[in-house]
Amino acid sequence: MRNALTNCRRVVVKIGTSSLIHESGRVNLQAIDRLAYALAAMSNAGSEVVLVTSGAIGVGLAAQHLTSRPAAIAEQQALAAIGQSSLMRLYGERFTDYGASIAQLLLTHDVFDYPASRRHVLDTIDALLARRVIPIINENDSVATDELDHKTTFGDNDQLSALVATSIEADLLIVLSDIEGLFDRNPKQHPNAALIPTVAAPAELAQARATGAGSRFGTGGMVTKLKAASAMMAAGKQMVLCSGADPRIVLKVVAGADVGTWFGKEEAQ
Ligand SMILES: Nc1ncnc2c1ncn2[C@@H]1O[C@H](COP(=O)(O)OP(=O)(O)O)[C@@H](O)[C@H]1O
Ligand SMILES: N[C@@H](CCC(=O)OP(=O)(O)O)C(=O)O
Repeated sequence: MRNALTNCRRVVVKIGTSSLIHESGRVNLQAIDRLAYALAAMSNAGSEVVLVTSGAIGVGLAAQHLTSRPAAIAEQQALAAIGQSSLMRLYGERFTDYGASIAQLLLTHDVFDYPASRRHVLDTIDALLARRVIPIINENDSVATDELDHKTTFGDNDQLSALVATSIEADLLIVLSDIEGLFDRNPKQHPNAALIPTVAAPAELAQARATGAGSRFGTGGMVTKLKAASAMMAAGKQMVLCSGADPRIVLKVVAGADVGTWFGKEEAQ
């Protein structure tokens, strides 16, 4: 039982592409439905909930019946623009089913570099949360140019989620991935890898031999998730990394259940 997780008031949940898109490339409607249910339930129970979602390019690929990312940046940006609106429509339908209101914010990292734009975004999020609206955030892929020096990926939402979480002083960041948590080695390459249930100090992060992307649609792999964990721990906050196979797991996380990997200063009890 992780008691420190049961008192979290402000929670950011990040879901990766691989949890939202089936291996076949089709949209995982059950995952979107269960995520909407869980976040609406948390909001109703009094938590302030923010969702950082990937999936715009994945949904765009599905909408255009493509099976792999085009190499051209403009093509990827076009797919993100196509997919983002479809993704929000899906979220809109499902969150409405559960009586929750949502809002969209598309951010770039530079928004946080300038005090005025940073303040405006943070004030907007505060105002939304005060209205019990769930902000849904993604990187603004169609205008993000600072991280497009590589050919196949955009900037990663793992670090964006940590930036948002630390900026709004969230108590907890939950990262939903295609893996059960942090292992001592990449389980996709090492079947005997062992799950690390607790990371209580940033120095322990070095134990895990984390590598980059492990799935067809994911981008950042474990490296960016550990950077997010470091940022949360440095801010004195908690992060849980767990499987997004059933996003209702977030309800277990905030109930203090021993699922995934918990990054936090206090010892589990
Ligand atoms: N030490 C490790 N522990 C767990 N997963 C690891 C580790 N090192 C590398 N990985 C890889 O990171 C992947 C998760 O990142 P990613 O594919 O970007 O997922 P997502 O789309 O959920 O963000 C895992 O599927 C796994 O293959
Ligand atoms: N902003 C991009 C996703 C970027 C990203 O970090 O993806 P992932 O590693 O699946 O969380 C999109 O919506 O397609």
